[in-house]
Amino acid sequence: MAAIFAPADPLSLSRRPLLPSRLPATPFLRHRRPRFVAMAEEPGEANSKPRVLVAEKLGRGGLDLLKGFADVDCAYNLSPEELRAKIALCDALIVRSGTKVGRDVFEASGGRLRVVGRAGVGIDNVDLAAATEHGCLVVNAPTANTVAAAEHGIALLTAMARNIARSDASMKSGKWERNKYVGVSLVGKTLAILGFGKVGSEVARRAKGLGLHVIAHDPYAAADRAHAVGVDLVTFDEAITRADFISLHMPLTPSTSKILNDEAFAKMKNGVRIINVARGGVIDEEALVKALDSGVVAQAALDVFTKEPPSADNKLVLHEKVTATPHLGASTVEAQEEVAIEIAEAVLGALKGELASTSVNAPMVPAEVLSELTPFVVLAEKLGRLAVQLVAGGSGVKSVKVTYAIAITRGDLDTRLLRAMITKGLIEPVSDVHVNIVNADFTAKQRGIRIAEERILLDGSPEDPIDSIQVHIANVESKFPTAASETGEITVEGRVKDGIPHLTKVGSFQVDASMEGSLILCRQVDQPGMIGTVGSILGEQNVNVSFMSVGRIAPRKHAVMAIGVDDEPTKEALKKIGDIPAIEEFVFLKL
Ligand SMILES: NC(=O)c1ccc[n+]([C@@H]2O[C@H](COP(=O)([O-])OP(=O)(O)OC[C@H]3O[C@@H](n4cnc5c(N)ncnc54)[C@H](O)[C@@H]3O)[C@@H](O)[C@H]2O)c1
Ligand SMILES: O=C(O)[C@H](O)COP(=O)(O)O
Repeated sequence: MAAIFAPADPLSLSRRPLLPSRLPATPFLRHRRPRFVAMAEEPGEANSKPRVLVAEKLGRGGLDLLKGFADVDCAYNLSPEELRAKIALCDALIVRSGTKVGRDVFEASGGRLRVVGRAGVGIDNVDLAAATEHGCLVVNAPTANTVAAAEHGIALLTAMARNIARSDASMKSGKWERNKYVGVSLVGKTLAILGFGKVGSEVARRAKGLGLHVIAHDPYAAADRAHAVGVDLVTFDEAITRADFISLHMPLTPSTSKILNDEAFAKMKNGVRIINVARGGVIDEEALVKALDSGVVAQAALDVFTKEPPSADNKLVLHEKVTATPHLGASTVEAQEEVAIEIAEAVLGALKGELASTSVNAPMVPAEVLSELTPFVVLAEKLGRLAVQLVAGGSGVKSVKVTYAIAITRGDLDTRLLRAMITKGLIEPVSDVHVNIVNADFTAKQRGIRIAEERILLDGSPEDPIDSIQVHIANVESKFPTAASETGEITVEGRVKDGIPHLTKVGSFQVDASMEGSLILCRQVDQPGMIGTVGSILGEQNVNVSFMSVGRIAPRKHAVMAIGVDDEPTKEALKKIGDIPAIEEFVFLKL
């Protein structure tokens, strides 16, 4: 029979069996946090196997692994109705990007579905919130197709430059058009890589071998990692204005959505060429059509589209200057074999109750533990989110220290959940990785971020287990130098007041700002009228100020003003604030 854990030490997830193999559906209330369910065999059920539905083609090695432990049902091209009908009989589901695993699927599973395996990186086709609400773990295979995607980027680059696809089509229609398909050379040209992560850096290595001069823009990549590959990190504007070729390798997030738009195309060299093997949404497709028509963009090579498959009359697919492939970046025999093995191992591990390092949703902590920690969990994530936004582009975050001031009576407090939330705050604004208590340490390690923790034990027995949390990021430059020490350490500190997270220190300045909405931090000469001047600029723009707080070192010297705003101020409003003579530094931060 099924047993539900209500563990005394609920954060020790690694010791807990996570998932059942063949269990009766566990009652699960929507909006309740999922709980961990242990498999306990009933007499007569000892040999029963979990059932895995493989809904898209998976490499043989992965299938063999699965079959050693589970009943495997390979059923491709299912309609949504067929998928819903089958899912109620399955413990695990494996898909690629072509199957939409929406809330309806989790609801139709009746609680039996325990793991969804995404055989690839992007999980945009899986409803993670619904998965979590239904207690279903989602795992992916984040590294196995990196090289394949990079190779496809290079294939598109070279094929586009030499008109391979169009000249092949022309020959197949019986023509011999040598003058029409004169290409362009690569050697000595500049390639700008936007997004210097796993795929971007592999593209850079290969492009250098082709004689291209490679520059990259990635606000969160470390300059020394780029230098090791012989690549200079530059600003976004420098990258797009200097480039002869631009290759996109960033995740699709709110800040990268349509990052190549009319404004960006207007800054590019006439005749630039674009390659996209990331996600269709990072390009404004209408703007690209216009740029191709006007000749600003000479050619584009696209593997991904905002809507997949694109409609039959998609202007980009039909454009004569576009080389298009149907999302083939990960589609090599080798990559699909490796992806299949990686995902099969992750799914089987989860079915056996092991901890999945590539989990992308959160197996949650029981409510009673969370209720005490919840305000600090929110504070921890916001401090991480705020600290990383203070880092100047190109610095790269490597070394983070977290200091907890804890009541001496709670000296044994388990801070792993808080560390995970700080990691989530540090990483999620700059990535499409979903960080949770299961994958936080793994994700930080994978990105070369070392997170050390220290405790300061305080006398007395206060009501709250934690007095304050400080996040220090070492060896970086800051966009807001006041936040950093002379040795290049950014420090932010927060406390929970009346259940609400507050920012209480930035660098050596004391502030008191509720961490809700967005925040403008200004360092200024401490003089009368500053609050009014900034307030009226924001008021003119109809930006509602939720609070203002000023901390200073001494009267009439320097002060740090924290201004909470409900809406994002326009660029003009921010520029006007920056232009106030007494303002020495300022930064806008989303919390
Ligand atoms: N076409 C395919 O079949 C295929 C295959 C694999 C991956 N992908 C896609 O390629 C992309 C990159 O994958 P990855 O595995 O290299 O991811 P990754 O997380 O290793 O790298 C992404 C990089 O983008 C950077 N970044 C974030 N915001 C940025 C911004 N505003 N400007 C510039 N850089 C920014 C991050 O700092 C990170 O270094 C993802 O969108 C992924 O879904 C597509
Ligand atoms: O996110 C990914 O891993 C790639 O876009 C590949 O998707 P696919 O598995 O559908 O080819």
